[in-house]
Amino acid sequence: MNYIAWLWHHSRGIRFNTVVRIVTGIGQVALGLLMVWLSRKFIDETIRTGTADDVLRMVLLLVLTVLGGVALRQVGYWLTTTAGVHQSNALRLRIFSSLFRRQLYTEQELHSGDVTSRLVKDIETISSVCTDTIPQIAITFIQLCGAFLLMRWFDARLAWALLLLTPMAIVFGKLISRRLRKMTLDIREDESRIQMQVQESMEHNAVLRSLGSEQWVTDRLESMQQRLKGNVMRRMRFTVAMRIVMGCVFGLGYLLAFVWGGISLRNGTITFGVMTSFLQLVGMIQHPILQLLNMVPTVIHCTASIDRLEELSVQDKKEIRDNPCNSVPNKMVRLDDVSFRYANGDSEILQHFTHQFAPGTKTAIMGQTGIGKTTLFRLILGFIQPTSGRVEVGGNICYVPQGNTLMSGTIRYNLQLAKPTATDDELRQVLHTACADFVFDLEDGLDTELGERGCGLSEGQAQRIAIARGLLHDGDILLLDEISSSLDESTEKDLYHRIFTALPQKTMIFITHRSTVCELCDDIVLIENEKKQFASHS
Ligand SMILES: Nc1ncnc2c1ncn2[C@@H]1O[C@H](COP(=O)(O)OP(=O)(O)OP(=O)(O)O)[C@@H](O)[C@H]1O
Repeated sequence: MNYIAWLWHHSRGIRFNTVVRIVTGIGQVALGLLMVWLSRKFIDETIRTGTADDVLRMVLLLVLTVLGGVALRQVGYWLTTTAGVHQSNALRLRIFSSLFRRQLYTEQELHSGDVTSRLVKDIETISSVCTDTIPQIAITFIQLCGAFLLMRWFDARLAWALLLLTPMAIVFGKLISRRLRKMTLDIREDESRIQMQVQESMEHNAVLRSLGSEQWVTDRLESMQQRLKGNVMRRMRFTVAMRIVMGCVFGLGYLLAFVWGGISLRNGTITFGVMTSFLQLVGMIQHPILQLLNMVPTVIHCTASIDRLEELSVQDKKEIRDNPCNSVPNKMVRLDDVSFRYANGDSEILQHFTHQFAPGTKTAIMGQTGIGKTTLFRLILGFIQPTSGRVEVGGNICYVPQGNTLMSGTIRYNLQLAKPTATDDELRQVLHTACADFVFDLEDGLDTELGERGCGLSEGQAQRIAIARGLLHDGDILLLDEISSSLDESTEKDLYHRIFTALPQKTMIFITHRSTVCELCDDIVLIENEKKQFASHS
């Protein structure tokens, strides 16, 4: 993986900002060096031989230099923050939208907790490297060169001696990078696991309580956290050891410069002003080298994060089948000799399945549990591709899955997901068709706020709103998966009667275990057990 090319490609929106940030940083470096030069001049010349006016002018210059440094630092902070939020927003948006295009139900299916962790932690790491570390590396390098040149002007031998620390630091950085990268990947994986555990436990909180497994799950989380702590401590020990080694090298470097300066001062080869500037410059050379070294782990964390984000984007390249297709008449669905096996499955779920769902017809799909009814829907939706055979769909499809699929937000928001421009009248009409008129008896009606998964409603109520949402969609073909499982018999009858009367023109395919809907359908497709073929009864 070419990380530099990746970062270059993904930093389009912040390149100008980065250049300005580097120029600001160079300004800061220039002011720092000016300060060194002015200090020497102040101590060696102005204090000794200058007039009161000269001293005042010099003090003013020093104050302006300090203030200039402060102002440039704030500009740098402003630029970094702006670029940071821009960069993480852009990355998050790209990955988020790619999640809707990725292939579903494959071997590489990721846990939503893991995806969340990548969208938060990894994007944060990458954008901090793009907007802070990279400009900082450029500025630090320039500071190193500037300080070295000025130091050479004072004392060439010492300047070279101090600069020798740079290749040492590079070799050292290279040596540690592989180990550090592995440790970082382990930590990221632990963080993802924790995120998955917390997310899933929150989602199934009631079930876990009813099973009495709160303690067991909490202990499991604790052991995951212990593992994370162990890995963080391991990385910390490694980093501390690395810093101790470098700290000793740099401390000795400083002492060397200090003693060297003292001896030169005693011998009268340098002045007090040169000695002061000298020590400032030693700091200005050592500090950037140390900073560059400290940036090594950050850059390594960033490469690990790029790999993790790329895992999400790889799936992005496999586009799902385009719907609709033109080879069949509008509103028709045709499956021709379709066989399918899941990537991680050992047997074929469907074998040579052939059927034609004629435009405007209503069909019930039946068959024992686990036989492949939902898989058939996934094939029609284009979420999965047949191992052999063809699936052709003439029109837009809307899918109403089984279970509670409402989201947090108002009822209006949940309905408008299917048609953002829907008027209140349209909403009222579909809610009536879906036997969900109860919404208008709620205090806030359509603006009633729902919790996660429609919390605040009964299962049957949530199911009817989900059905209304499906009916609102302007798709020509409706796939409805056990939509009446939570309804009583009379509401169920009423529901199907209203749907069939209100939308006679739509092609509808129902997965069902109940006879109520079968009696109303034009066709029944039975997926049979042994050969996994089908039988059709009109
Ligand atoms: N993502 C998946 N990966 C691998 N196998 C899967 C996957 N989803 C479903 N299966 C398997 O495919 C088979 C058919 O599942 P499917 O959900 O289509 O059955 P179904 O007829 O809709 O069942 P039910 O009536 O219980 O909803 C099952 O044996 C199931 O284990």
